[in-house]
Amino acid sequence: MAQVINGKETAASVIAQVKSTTATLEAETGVTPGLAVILVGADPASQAYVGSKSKMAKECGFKSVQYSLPEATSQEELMALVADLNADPTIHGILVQLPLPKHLDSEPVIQAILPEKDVDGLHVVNAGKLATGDTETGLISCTPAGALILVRNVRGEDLSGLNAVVIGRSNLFGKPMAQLLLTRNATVTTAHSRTKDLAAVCRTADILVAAVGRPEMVKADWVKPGATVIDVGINRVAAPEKGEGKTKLVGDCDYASCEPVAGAITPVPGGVGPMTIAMLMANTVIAAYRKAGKPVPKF
Ligand SMILES: Nc1nc(=O)c2c([nH]1)NC[C@@H]1CN(c3ccc(C(=O)N[C@@H](CCC(=O)O)C(=O)O)cc3)C=[N+]21
Repeated sequence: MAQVINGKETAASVIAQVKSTTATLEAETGVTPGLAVILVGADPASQAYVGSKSKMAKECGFKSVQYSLPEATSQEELMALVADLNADPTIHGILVQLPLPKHLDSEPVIQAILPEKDVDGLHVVNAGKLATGDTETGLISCTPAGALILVRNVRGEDLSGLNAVVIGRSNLFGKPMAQLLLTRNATVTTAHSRTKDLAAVCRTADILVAAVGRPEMVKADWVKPGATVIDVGINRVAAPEKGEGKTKLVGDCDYASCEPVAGAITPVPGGVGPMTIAMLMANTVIAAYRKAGKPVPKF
């Protein structure tokens, strides 16, 4: 029986700290953290995520602005909005929801965001700081930052002597996750679709982080007994057992089979997902404190 890692509860405690640090900043400087979230197109899942980000920002006491742009938005229009928000002193964080519609190129848009407002941690300046071991002066991508807090709650601050395997090598998650684990002295392997004998590599992991985007791919025999399993996947799949046409969310790990083998495991939903939103709020507060020249809170 694994310890079930409660991401919802940990996210709630991060949010409580965001609220109190927001109130302190306002009282001391009159500054309210401002978050702008940009959504292009009408993908229902993206609309739901963006809606919950904006709602949480309001709950935290932020100035929260949401731009829902039509599918037909041009690259120039999107770049112009980013430029406006860069210049807006009431906005401390800018998030462009990904993926963008196919006719738009996300890379120039992300790189146009001022690094100090890049609360997604995707700008090369922020990615580069993390890659060179600077976890203090930049902004760290929300999902890996949240996943690391869950790892820390189980394994402590120092991961010396532990093997960590991250499945997935994206700039949004796999790479920054591997780098964060390295800063904590874990021995890190980044595995991916071209890795030979992925199951055997995963079985070496004391900390196994799955971000492959394939529903329930990680099976019990991939898990070292007692391992900490962090499931980053969020896949909506058919759930005929719930009735015709019903769906459910599952992770990249086969939870039912992995749970008895693991020492600790994140559920989906209720694991890494809520931490992602909480760390977006934390990054926005951090950006606002820096802009105000105040020592930043630690999350
Ligand atoms: N620029 C950018 N930054 C992102 O951080 C980003 C993005 N684009 N595009 C899409 C993904 C997805 N994402 C999620 C955030 C929270 C939950 C979350 O809270 N999930 C809940 C349940 C959600 C539900 O019930 O549908 C959970 O896992 O418990 C999920 C997914 C952020 N993303």
